[in-house]
Amino acid sequence: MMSTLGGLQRYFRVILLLLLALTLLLLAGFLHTDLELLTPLFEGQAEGPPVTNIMFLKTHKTASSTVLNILYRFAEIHNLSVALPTGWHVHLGYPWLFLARYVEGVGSQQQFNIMCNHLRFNLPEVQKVMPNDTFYFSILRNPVFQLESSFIYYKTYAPAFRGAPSLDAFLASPRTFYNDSQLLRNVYARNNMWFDFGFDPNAPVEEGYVRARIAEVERRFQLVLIAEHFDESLVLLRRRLRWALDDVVAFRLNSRSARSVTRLAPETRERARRWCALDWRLYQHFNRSLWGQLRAELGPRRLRGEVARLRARRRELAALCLQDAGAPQNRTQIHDPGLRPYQSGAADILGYNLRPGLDNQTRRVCQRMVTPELQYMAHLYSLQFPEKPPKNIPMVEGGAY
Ligand SMILES: Nc1ncnc2c1ncn2[C@@H]1O[C@H](COP(=O)(O)OS(=O)(=O)O)[C@@H](OP(=O)(O)O)[C@H]1O
Repeated sequence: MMSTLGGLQRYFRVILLLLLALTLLLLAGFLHTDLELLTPLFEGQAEGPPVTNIMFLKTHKTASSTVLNILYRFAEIHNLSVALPTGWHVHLGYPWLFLARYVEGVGSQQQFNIMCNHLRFNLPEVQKVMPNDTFYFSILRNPVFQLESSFIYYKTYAPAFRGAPSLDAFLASPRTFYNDSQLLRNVYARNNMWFDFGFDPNAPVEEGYVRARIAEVERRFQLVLIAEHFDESLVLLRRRLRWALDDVVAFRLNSRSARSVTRLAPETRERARRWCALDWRLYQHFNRSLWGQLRAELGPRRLRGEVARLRARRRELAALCLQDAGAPQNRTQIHDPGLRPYQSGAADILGYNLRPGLDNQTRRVCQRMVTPELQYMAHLYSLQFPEKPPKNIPMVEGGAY
């Protein structure tokens, strides 16, 4: 009798479990839940400790400050050394080709974990500062939008832009405004990303030359992110670096107000692609290559799931950290001077207000995510070189810390 009862109980338990599983499956279907989200993230990802030796080639007007924020945060939290510019400098010698002596402390501390400030790439000198097992990566943006952003940002700095009433006018007749002999100030006006990789922005677009330079980039850089597919890029970056999700969640930094963005006519876009033909080739190549890697390593369903997770976490952190419903604000609307980003040219560069009343630990997490590049650099500099005078950056007010 007892054994029959026990058997019946086991039978009902199995039925109950089956029913539960079936209900969950039906619910997932009903709520359109992507089951990818329920599978462990990065299943099958290469095992190993997180990558901590990293060189990021910070190109201009390509979402690179958002990437830099990710790297600065990681460096600070894990107590890693950053190859920072010496003294009062804010760049690693840009627009000159990079030299190891542009890095603070390079004599006493031979090598660094992370290098990510603006520089013009020069491999032999970078190798003097970075360890052999360094992970190299960079970011590119569609040159049409990169140039449009650059035009506003460097409007008063680059002679080629200063004389042009608009980007339409500049691109209708670039040679009227652009002079090779003023290259060091005009690097922002033509093939700026090509220049940042260490190449000649005025070189003729010959097939053999272009292919050889792209192959060079491919040999050295394990990954090239694409600003237009920023979240997909971050998913791949996180996978390669074996980092936690929160390490790569970031808010959009250094963006312009709608007032400072110009919509370009189709013929202007086409002219921009021709004027920056070397950047256009670079961008097209690495855009294709990013999608090839995403397809090969993740596939569309898993990629969707991982992008969804990243975005959900970003929304969560925005709700926790940011005032004004997470919307970026004009400089004059930012209460804490340490959170006001550097302004340049004819652009309003936006930043964020933190929600008041955050506890100390949360505030620290949030503050790291919205601290503009220059203030964060000054903070890391003081942490790394407490014996040196603090980095005094006159173009920004106050310090966030
Ligand atoms: N997450 C994300 N996705 C896409 N685009 C983004 C992102 N973060 C920043 N941005 C845009 O990048 C532009 C700023 O680029 P940088 O930070 O590289 O500028 S800088 O060279 O360091 O001054 C700037 O572009 P514009 O607004 O067109 O000027 C930012 O809006």
